[in-house]
Amino acid sequence: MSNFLEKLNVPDDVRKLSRPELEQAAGELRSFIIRSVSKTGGHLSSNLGTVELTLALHYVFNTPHDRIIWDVGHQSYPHKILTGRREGMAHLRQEGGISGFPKRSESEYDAFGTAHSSTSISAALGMAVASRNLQIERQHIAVIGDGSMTAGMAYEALNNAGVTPGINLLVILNDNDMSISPPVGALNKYLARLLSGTLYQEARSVGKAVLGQFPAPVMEMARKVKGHAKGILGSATWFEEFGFNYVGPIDGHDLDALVPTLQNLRQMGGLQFLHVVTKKGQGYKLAEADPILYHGPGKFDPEVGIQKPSKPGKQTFTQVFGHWLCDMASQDEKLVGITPAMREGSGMVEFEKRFPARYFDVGIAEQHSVTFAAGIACEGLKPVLAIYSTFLQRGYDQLIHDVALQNLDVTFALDRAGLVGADGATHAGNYDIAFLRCIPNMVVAVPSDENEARLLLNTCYHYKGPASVRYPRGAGVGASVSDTLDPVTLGKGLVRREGTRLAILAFGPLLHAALPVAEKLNATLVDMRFVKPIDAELIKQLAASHEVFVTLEEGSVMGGAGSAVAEFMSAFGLCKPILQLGLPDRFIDHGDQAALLKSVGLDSDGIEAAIHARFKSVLNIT
Ligand SMILES: Cc1ncc(C[n+]2csc(CCOP(=O)(O)OP(=O)(O)O)c2C)c(N)n1
Ligand SMILES: CC(=O)[C@@H](O)[C@H](O)COP(=O)(O)O
Ligand SMILES: [Mg+2]
Repeated sequence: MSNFLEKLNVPDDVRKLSRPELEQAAGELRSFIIRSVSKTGGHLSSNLGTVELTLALHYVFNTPHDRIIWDVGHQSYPHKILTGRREGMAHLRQEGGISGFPKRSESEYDAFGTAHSSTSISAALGMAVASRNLQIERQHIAVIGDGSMTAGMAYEALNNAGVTPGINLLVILNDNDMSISPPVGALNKYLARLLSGTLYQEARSVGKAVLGQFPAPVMEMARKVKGHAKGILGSATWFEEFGFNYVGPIDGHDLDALVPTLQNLRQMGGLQFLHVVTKKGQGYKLAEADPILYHGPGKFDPEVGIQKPSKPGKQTFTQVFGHWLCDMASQDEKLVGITPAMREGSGMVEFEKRFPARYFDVGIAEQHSVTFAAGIACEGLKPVLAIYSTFLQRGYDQLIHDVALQNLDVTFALDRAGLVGADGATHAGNYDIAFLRCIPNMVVAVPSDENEARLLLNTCYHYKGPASVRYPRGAGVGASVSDTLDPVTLGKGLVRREGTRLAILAFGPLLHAALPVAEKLNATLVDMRFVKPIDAELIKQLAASHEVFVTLEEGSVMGGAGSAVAEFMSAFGLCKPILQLGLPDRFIDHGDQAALLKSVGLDSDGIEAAIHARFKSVLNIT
């Protein structure tokens, strides 16, 4: 790293830079990010796109007094580096290291914790209202991407803001014409029209002339000239109809456009909407050429870029799902596949290629995706909604009210169930068992390996009603996957090992961590396969022949699968001691997936230790 970037430890240092130095800082910041992310892994393309914008924001605004909220926050690395965390980047997303997202507990410059998209305008509006009521003079800035702008929540916030008097709220739309995948929807077409051809050129030059040359006090005049520009451009933009003053589009990599524009917007205050155009991956040719590949890479050599592994690794659960989806779609033409903006992450690239008319990327719109699936199911097609466990949280009411209450035939493929590792607490899928199993009509299936995932997908797909299959990020034990499309018996578990006295009921892949423990303790080990319907007969039989029970799941203990077993036993008067093992009642930060599981006692040693601690005297084990 050059000495220059080392001098920029806090935004006050940035504010002292001359304009040429600001340019130099941008170059060095970008190189630093490429080198740093190549060593740790993390989000790359989006961060390369926000280098100049971040510098300009900290240069113009008085942070941390003024509030900047980074929507999603996967583009906040330049902000982290300029706010005292340059060295922390060496341990980005690692246990004990800094988070990959803004976090209030990490820095006073992180005004709001983000990671799930499209919250920034609501949060900034809330802060702006608080500042107004507390009579604090402050600026509130929401930086939101074009992908994140596809979520309903962003419009709920604009709608509210548009009639909120006396506040300073600047919304910056960072338009790079990309989500993780190519952007979708009518909004994208609208933004493309705003930017197209002469329209963009005219707007840029008029914007620059107006906003760059006039001193702040002449802003009223600027508004008039801009009004004239609107006349040239045709009708007012959509954002103006919401009550915002729309400025732009401007080039988000041009500090000469950004700095004066932001300075003027700061002077003007009120409801401002700035449209900046950036390039995802800017300044790193490989990422510019393939921003999807470089959206969230692991470690790589920046000189050669991401390389395909020389030999294929184990198949991930996501890949198992992707193959299953194509196979089932070939057999059943009623199948349609839906993703809320996670085509790559959910393993649907091949499905889109082969079945384009049956593939729906609805944008970052989880709530809509659930009700959209409900509507499709009403008409007799068979929707499969592939969604990360953590993002289904957004669609909970839709799941209850629109799908389950009407007992509609929707299959939910829940990826990233359990701890996800580097993304941390915001993305962990720890709650789905608890929040799904309490919904009437719902099936909750928990495959223990890759082949089980296929079998349970078959089963849930054939079930006439709402059904979910949850599987974790990454690979399982490497079980070979059959090509069957046949279901297994709903609500029936599999006894994997017969033992005595102690019965271990495993819900999901932790079954494999329990195997050596069961061997050692001569315990019965069951792959329960389903949390709901639970295998009542099997539990009754085991209760008759065993003294104590252990339940095991990679989900919150509170309300989880173990609770389902305890409730069942209680309802049937089966009084057996139960040790419920799962995720504790606290948020678990980022780190290595396996290490995190170990840290909460969900590896073989931890499971054995917990059994000893609880049942040593009962079982007389040493
Ligand atoms: C509620 C929610 N759904 C999905 C995601 C996954 N996700 C993270 S970034 C992203 C794309 C965001 O696009 P945009 O806001 O344009 O930012 P860019 O990646 O282009 O910088 C998606 C879908 C998320 N973080 N939150
Ligand atoms: C920021 C965000 O929400 C996504 O980019 C997410 O980090 C992807 O996670 P996976 O790597 O598990 O697909
Ligand atoms: Mg984008």
